[in-house]
Amino acid sequence: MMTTPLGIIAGTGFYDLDALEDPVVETVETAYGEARFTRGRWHGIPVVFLTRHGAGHSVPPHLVNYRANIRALADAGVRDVVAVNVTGSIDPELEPGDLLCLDDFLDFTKGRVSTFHDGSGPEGVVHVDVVGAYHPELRREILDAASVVGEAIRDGGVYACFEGPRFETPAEIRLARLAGADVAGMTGVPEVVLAVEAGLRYAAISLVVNPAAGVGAQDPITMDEITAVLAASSAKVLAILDDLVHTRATFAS
Ligand SMILES: CSC[C@H]1O[C@H](OP(=O)(O)O)[C@H](O)[C@@H]1O
Ligand code: HPA
Repeated sequence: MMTTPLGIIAGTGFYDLDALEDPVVETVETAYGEARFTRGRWHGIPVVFLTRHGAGHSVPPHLVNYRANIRALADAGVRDVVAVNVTGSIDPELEPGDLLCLDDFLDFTKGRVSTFHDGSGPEGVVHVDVVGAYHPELRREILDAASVVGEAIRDGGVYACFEGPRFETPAEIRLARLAGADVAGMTGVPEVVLAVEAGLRYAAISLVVNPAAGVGAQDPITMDEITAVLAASSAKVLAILDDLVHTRATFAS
């Protein structure tokens, strides 16, 4: 049985997938520029793993070539993408280490190229519907996998994407909260939008690594704090991915 590779996009704190068997790094040229990913097998099924900030986390969130990354995955035969985004919590009920399976987003970015559709293609002007951009069936797979491995994950969450690379002001976070955001990040958009435009099924796990600006204690957000939460909690995300892939492998065989 032919299985299309599962795409995994991860960012801060997730630079290697040790579980990948026979990993091969590929640098590919797309119509939008270069992208780099690692092909391998996980539980026997093909996986394409892409670190969105590039080798050694060298690309800041506002300069990630989101179009090249998504185009490269689509060109590599990927049809389903599970993304990981680390975030600051806006909902005061959330704590560092908490997980959410996102179901909507707010776009506070500026200055990013956010679409493949510039009107020059044969389809002319295109307006893509992004209701359900986080694919319901793929979300279900994440939630089921979390349940199997016993990791708590909130079913749903609104991701507010800011331009970065600076963290937000407390006022920006209050605005996002008023608009219904649960978590803040810098990379989820336009990644999810481009995935939809490219016809990919996309879902995202958000790992909270700090309270967003002005939420809770007024301490500055530090990389030390974020690194400590990642060290304590990234295994939860990997366990969910492992079960999701294992379940797919079981059904593929
Ligand atoms: C290290 S804090 C800011 C950084 O972390 C998030 O990364 P990612 O979305 O790639 O998981 C955030 O968006 C920023 O890029
Ligand atoms: O507080 C934050 N804001 C935006 N992006 C983030 N990524 C991790 N924490 C944060």
